[in-house]
Amino acid sequence: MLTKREELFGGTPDEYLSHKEKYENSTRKAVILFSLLRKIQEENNTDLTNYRNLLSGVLGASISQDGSPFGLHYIMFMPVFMSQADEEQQERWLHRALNCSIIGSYAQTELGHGTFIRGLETTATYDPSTQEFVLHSPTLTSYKWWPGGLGNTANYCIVIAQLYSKGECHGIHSFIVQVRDEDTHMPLPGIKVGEIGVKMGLNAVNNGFIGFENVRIPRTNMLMKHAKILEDGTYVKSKNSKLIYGAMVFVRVVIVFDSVNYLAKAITVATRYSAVRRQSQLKEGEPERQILDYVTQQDKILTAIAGCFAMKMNARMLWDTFNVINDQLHKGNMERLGELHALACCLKAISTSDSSLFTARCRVSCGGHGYMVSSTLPATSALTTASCTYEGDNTVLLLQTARFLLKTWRQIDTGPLTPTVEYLKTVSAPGFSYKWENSIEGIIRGFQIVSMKKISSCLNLMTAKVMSGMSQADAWNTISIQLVSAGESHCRAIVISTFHEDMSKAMRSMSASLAEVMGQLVELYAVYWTLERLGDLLEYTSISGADVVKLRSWYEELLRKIRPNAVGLVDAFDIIDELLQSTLGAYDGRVYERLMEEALKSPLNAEPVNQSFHKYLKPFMQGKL
Ligand SMILES: CCCCC/C=C\C/C=C\C/C=C\C/C=C\C/C=C/C(=O)SCCNC(=O)CCNC(=O)[C@H](O)C(C)(C)COP(=O)(O)OP(=O)(O)OC[C@H]1O[C@@H](n2cnc3c(N)ncnc32)[C@H](O)[C@@H]1OP(=O)(O)O
Ligand SMILES: Cc1cc2nc3c(=O)[nH]c(=O)nc-3n(C[C@H](O)[C@H](O)[C@H](O)COP(=O)(O)OP(=O)(O)OC[C@H]3O[C@@H](n4cnc5c(N)ncnc54)[C@H](O)[C@@H]3O)c2cc1C
Repeated sequence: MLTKREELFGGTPDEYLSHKEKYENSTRKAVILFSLLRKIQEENNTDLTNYRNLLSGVLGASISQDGSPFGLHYIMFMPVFMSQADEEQQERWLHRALNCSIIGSYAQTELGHGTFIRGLETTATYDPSTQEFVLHSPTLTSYKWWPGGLGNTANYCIVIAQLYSKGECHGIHSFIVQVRDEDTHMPLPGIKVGEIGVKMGLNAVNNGFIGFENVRIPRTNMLMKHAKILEDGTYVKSKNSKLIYGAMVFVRVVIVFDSVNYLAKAITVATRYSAVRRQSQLKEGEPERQILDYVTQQDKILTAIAGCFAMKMNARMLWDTFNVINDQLHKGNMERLGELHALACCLKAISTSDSSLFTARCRVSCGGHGYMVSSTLPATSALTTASCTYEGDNTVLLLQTARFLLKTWRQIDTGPLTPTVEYLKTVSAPGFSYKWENSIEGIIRGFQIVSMKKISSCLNLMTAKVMSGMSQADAWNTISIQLVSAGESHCRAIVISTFHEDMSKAMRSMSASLAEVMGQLVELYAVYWTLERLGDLLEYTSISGADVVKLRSWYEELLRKIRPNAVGLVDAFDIIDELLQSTLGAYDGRVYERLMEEALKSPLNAEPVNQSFHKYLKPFMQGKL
């Protein structure tokens, strides 16, 4: 009788399973895990008030690097339902979703549209004679494409469609649609549903496609917390059209936490391996050195550790900001919605692009063994690059942040600014003077000034182009590279200042030795990004060549100081071997034994001579083919 642990982590490694077997195996594991999660929910009477703990349980439970076929059910189906369904609808469906007696997905993206959601083609046309919506996919490009779990797992999904009533289009709205029979799991009439095929990663998420051929759903399947359709087809608009976007903000907040988790895995593997791996002699005749002793290796890995801690603190800040503003939204106060959207956009973009960048560096820092699937680094790299796209392409999201920043800059003199942008007022105030200094505070100020000057420059450029006769849209597109850069600079200024401020607070309750190490991480993060963004700082601040020479020395000194604590820092993530799933990063450091153990699991090692020798090689080598 296998133990739960053996059931979950034993058997043929996923990499040797077919696409179909991988899905079936991940469903088997998901059922075991989510049954345990459901039991914990019931024992702790978990309800939706602490949804984040439930969600972190799900994310933690998605043991496979390839995700989980239930992921979307928790990450999007339920949050969207909670934010957009009215009380009656929540009463009807939410409990069933919470105890997984129905499994849902989230179908927004279509073959032809992902970013431009106002261009989605799926239609939901209201028929007052039957009080139903007719859901239809008018073209191939209108087929929903990507929804996680939709291929073979979900029996319900939230569909985003253009709402038509009385001949008028009211834009995109959300509908809950049953896609498969709850007993037979057969697709319901008029529904064409399937799986989209092998992807670069996340191949256990079971991403699917779905098309509707005049599928009828009751009027009450339109999620009506905000906008409504009355029985006679009258459309009652939402207090704020942007509230339909709310769930995407929530998921972007989740993704920032998630990017930290992915990066923590990658740096745990790379750091532990770099402590085990000995290669080359630093001095003739000496024993080969741990590769972590090479400063170039420290440059790759220690900056990733600092980045992980920095983003963790910013994820917490974003979550707290989200909850404060979400409470205000529930009370009808929309004042800070734009700020929250802009913050979620830029932090999602920067956290995922940093995580992708540093994970790729961790992969190459482990040499050939880092290219083995058994190291888990290739899968983690595939995961982090996906997060730069899903829940909003990073470029597009940074442009959203830039849109908010330009709007804020236009109104800079009309009154107080909201917390995440009030620095713009400080560094642009008359009489504000600043001279570059090589300190954390000096660096933060420098990044704030860069951000402010880029925003100001973008607005001046836009104005000049429009004055010269160019349309707003063309002017926007022409300077969009600079707009993205302004969004990134704004975010980097926030990340460094939040890391410094929140870590300084946390350090007050730490031992002196721990506080010293944490302080070194903050400095390393700030100095690293200063050296990475020297062009901006030279353009917009008084930083000098002499300052740069001193910064480089400061950087190298920090790497030297942090090196002895590198393994301890990643051990602090406390990622158990079963979740790390890495031959290079296992806690016992038996790298070579594990690499060989995993290799021997390859089906190609089951027999000494593979059948292809007799079928192909031998006749070929004997000139008979
Ligand atoms: C995969 C799970 C496996 C299980 C576990 C294993 C591992 C993974 C674990 C966790 C992973 C976590 C998450 C993964 C989750 C799911 C997978 C992916 C799901 C999806 O991708 S769902 C689809 C997401 N799609 C998008 O995000 C589309 C992006 N596009 C847009 O948001 C919009 O089109 C746009 C780019 C913002 C433009 O919209 P548009 O209306 O045209 O806007 P504008 O004209 O630019 O501005 C209008 C106005 O509206 C404001 N606005 C826009 N968006 C928002 C918003 N979201 N909130 C608030 N306000 C918004 C904008 O600011 C403008 O306001 P103004 O005042 O300036 O007018
Ligand atoms: C692993 C994974 C899981 C997913 N899961 C889901 C899911 O469960 N449900 C769901 O609905 N969707 C899901 N998606 C789809 C995802 O939301 C879209 O891929 C994403 O929104 C990007 O849209 P797109 O793919 O159409 O790319 P496009 O929008 O076509 O982008 C392609 C390029 O065009 C550029 N571009 C587009 N618009 C602009 C613009 N206005 N200005 C400047 N540049 C622009 C982009 O920057 C990008 O470089 C998933 C995607 C992935 C990869």
